[in-house]
Amino acid sequence: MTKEQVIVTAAQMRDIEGRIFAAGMPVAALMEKVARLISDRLQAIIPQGQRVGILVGPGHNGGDALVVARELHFRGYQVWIYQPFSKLKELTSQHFQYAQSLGIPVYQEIEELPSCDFLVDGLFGFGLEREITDSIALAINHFNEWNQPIFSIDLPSGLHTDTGAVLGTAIRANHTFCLGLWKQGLLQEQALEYIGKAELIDFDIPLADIHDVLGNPPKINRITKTTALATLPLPRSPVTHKYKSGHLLLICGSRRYAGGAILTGLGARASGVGMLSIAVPESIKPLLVSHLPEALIIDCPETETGAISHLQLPGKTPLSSFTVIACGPGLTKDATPIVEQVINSEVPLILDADALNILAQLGTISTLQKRKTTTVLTPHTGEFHRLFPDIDFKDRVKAVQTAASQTGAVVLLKGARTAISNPQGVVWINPESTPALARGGSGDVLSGLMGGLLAQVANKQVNIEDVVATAAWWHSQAGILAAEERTELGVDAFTLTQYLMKVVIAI
Ligand SMILES: NC(=O)C1=CN([C@@H]2O[C@H](COP(=O)(O)OP(=O)(O)OC[C@H]3O[C@@H](n4cnc5c(N)ncnc54)[C@H](OP(=O)(O)O)[C@@H]3O)[C@@H](O)[C@H]2O)[C@@H](O)CC1
Ligand SMILES: Nc1ncnc2c1ncn2[C@@H]1O[C@H](COP(=O)(O)OP(=O)(O)O)[C@@H](O)[C@H]1O
Ligand SMILES: [K+]
Repeated sequence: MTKEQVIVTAAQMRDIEGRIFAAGMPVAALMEKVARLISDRLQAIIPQGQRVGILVGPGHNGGDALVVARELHFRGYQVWIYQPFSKLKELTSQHFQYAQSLGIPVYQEIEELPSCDFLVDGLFGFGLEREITDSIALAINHFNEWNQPIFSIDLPSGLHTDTGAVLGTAIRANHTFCLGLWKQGLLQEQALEYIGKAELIDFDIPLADIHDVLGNPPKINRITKTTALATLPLPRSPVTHKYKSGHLLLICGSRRYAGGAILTGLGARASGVGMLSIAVPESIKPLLVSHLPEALIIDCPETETGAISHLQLPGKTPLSSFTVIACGPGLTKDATPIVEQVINSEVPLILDADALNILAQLGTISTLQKRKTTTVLTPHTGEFHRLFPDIDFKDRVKAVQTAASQTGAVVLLKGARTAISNPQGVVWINPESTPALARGGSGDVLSGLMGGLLAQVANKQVNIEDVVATAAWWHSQAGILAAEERTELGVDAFTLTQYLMKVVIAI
């Protein structure tokens, strides 16, 4: 486990810090250490001699900011302090007194503030629990309108540390220096527009304290490159053969949505899966063959509307000959019988898109309770609401944990910060992605990729949710790489499939 992987709530962070202080580390020494690390980062980013405004709050977030003010003052920046509070915590008050004694200008009214090139936000950190109101709220709105780059210490002031909700109002930072361990709120979608670029400032929290508070391994985790690569099926065994490298069955597409089947197939192709079979309505078989010559295309009888009516496997092939089935993209709701058929099988199963809508109609929880083997559900927000209308969605992490626990499935909730939970509540959150992926068809690519990965590792000792997390990471890294080369407008779902392999080559 690395610290990059760890996610904490405010209560857990306070508990971890409490252990460090109880073991003898002086609070003032820790503040000094943290704030110097922040100052070093600021010095590396902000050109020497520039004007920096430091926003100081009443607690230790403000204390950090005051140490930064002092450091930047001595390092040759033109610093001023905005500190509008009448009462400060003891340590913060001492730093404030010393900063004043150094002649650093201090202001209490926003009307009096001189201009500056950068702002450092040390108003509130993980101690903020209630709404910001009155003059402080007005000041925050005022600073947001300045259009100067803002660097937030720990988290943008005004965000709830756990849920990322805006408590009244919040600083819109360009850059956030998260202190020690990633706060859960920084991985919640509602916080994203406030955080800017986020980085972790590691101040040497002992792993033993993290384990004592969070457990080992912890329940809620950030996907990192290291964790993702740990389940990638590389290197391949030199003596593997195509069936040993997994046999994936995709069930997808309809006359109306033929493209969804192609995109799912191309996602699966990039996974390196040994054998790929794709069941589609018979009328679109020639199209699939032309795009995926290596795949075995299974033509199925179709309904009048062009959906698969039932699965017709060649010869007497049983469903159990497949390692994994991924079912859903482009099926339409007319494919209900085939979704029921695969749910009743004992093959590990990924359900996506229309298969999820059909599952919701069948009754999510009662239907899945019958399954004896792995199921993965990959809803976006709309599909999640249809599947789980009774689950409170305010906290996406809790929502996905509840969904997984109620169904016994691994649930991946798609979005800007995709969250994955297993039935025991072990969560992975994908911390890096790109809005370039917000395009029709990019989810189909994920289904195929995930199916191919699961098929390759199905017989190994791996946790399903770890593989699902690797698929989410790989998919979004391909989006990031494609957006870097082609802009955020240039990442259509087909193009995305072409970048999947580039992610692995770049490792
Ligand atoms: N311990 C350490 O040495 C280390 C600490 N670190 C740093 O400490 C930060 C946490 O410090 P913290 O616990 O002092 O809380 P913080 O976020 O500064 O704010 C709480 C203050 O705000 C006040 N307040 C709250 N809501 C308010 C409102 N709506 N409107 C107005 N006031 C309001 C509240 O007052 P009260 O509720 O008592 O009235 C209290 O005084 C953390 O994020 C990190 O930066 C790290 O560097 C690691 C080392
Ligand atoms: N704003 C965003 N930032 C990052 N990733 C996103 C964003 N919006 C969507 N995505 C990702 O794009 C994919 C969209 O999937 P989905 O909604 O199922 O699309 P479709 O069904 O059209 O294929 C998901 O993997 C999701 O996490
Ligand atoms: K802050």
